[in-house]
Amino acid sequence: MIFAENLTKQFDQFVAVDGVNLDVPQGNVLVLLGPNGAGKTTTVRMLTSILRPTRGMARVAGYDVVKEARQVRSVVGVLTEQHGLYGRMNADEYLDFFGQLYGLERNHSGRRSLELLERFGLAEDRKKRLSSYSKGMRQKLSLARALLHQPPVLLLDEPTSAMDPESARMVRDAISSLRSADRTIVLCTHNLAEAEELADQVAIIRKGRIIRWGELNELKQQLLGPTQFEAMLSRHVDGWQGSLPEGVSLTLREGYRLRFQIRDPQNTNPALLRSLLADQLDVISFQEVPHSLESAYIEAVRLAKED
Ligand SMILES: Nc1ncnc2c1ncn2[C@@H]1O[C@H](COP(=O)(O)OP(=O)(O)OP(=O)(O)O)[C@@H](O)[C@H]1O
Repeated sequence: MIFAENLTKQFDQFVAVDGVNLDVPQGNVLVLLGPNGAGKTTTVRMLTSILRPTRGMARVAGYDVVKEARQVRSVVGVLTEQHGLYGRMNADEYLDFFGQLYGLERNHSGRRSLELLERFGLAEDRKKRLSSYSKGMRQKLSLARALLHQPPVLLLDEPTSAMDPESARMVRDAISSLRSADRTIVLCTHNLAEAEELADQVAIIRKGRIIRWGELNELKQQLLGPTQFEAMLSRHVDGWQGSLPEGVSLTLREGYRLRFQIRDPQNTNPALLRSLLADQLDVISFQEVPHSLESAYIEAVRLAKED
């Protein structure tokens, strides 16, 4: 649904995006992560035909972002950092204006606008001038605008950055339900918990280049190694030296806890539990210790700096 090959943007001598390749299938959420100035917004702008690439190509829903810019704009909903809001308008007028721009039938556009304003908690304020809106309110209205024409592709640049926790939750829930409705979404965020909740794929971009890209759990494994499991036992394990099945290594022995790195948990965990029991260690609990995306991200950036 979103495809880019060698996508590059140069501003004078400075290469902001450097040979980016992307392939996001329909219904997937790709989260773009990266330090400030890494090239995320510039990438999104090229994908929405706002900026013309210096080199390379991209297609969105089958349309070329350079040669078919008009079609691209009709199939994407965009939320970028600088949303131009028209201060003298109110929310109704603003969405009506965009409804006309998208060629929506007036009644349909009105119903859809009200539905979106209600969804994002703006219905009560819809007659107020936009100049009186807070940053978060503006952001929610921009998101309503991006969703107005029910586009199959959404490109969202930091959609929850200015929002209070309740509004951010509302927006995340909206993104989740859009994903289940088969929308394809590219999301830039610095909020790693948000990325973890919403991403199917993650691309980490640094200095204009994608340094890592993959399905969320694969990427974590790649960067942090196999998943760890922790056993809580009924007695102290200091000094315990039991034998472990093949493919298991002990990574922590402390108090009542043992932690293991396990190459093939599916097949090895039953043998591991049997061997603990054989050593008279009664297991109170045994569970996976999830890798966090934050640790994976920090590791990816650390490795890239080392290179
Ligand atoms: N119009 C422009 N002219 C010159 N340089 C630009 C322009 N737009 C962006 N840049 C530069 O390109 C680089 C990438 O910027 P971009 O906004 O894409 O980063 P980003 O990853 O979105 O950062 P952030 O996380 O801070 O939003 C930055 O160094 C920025 O200064």
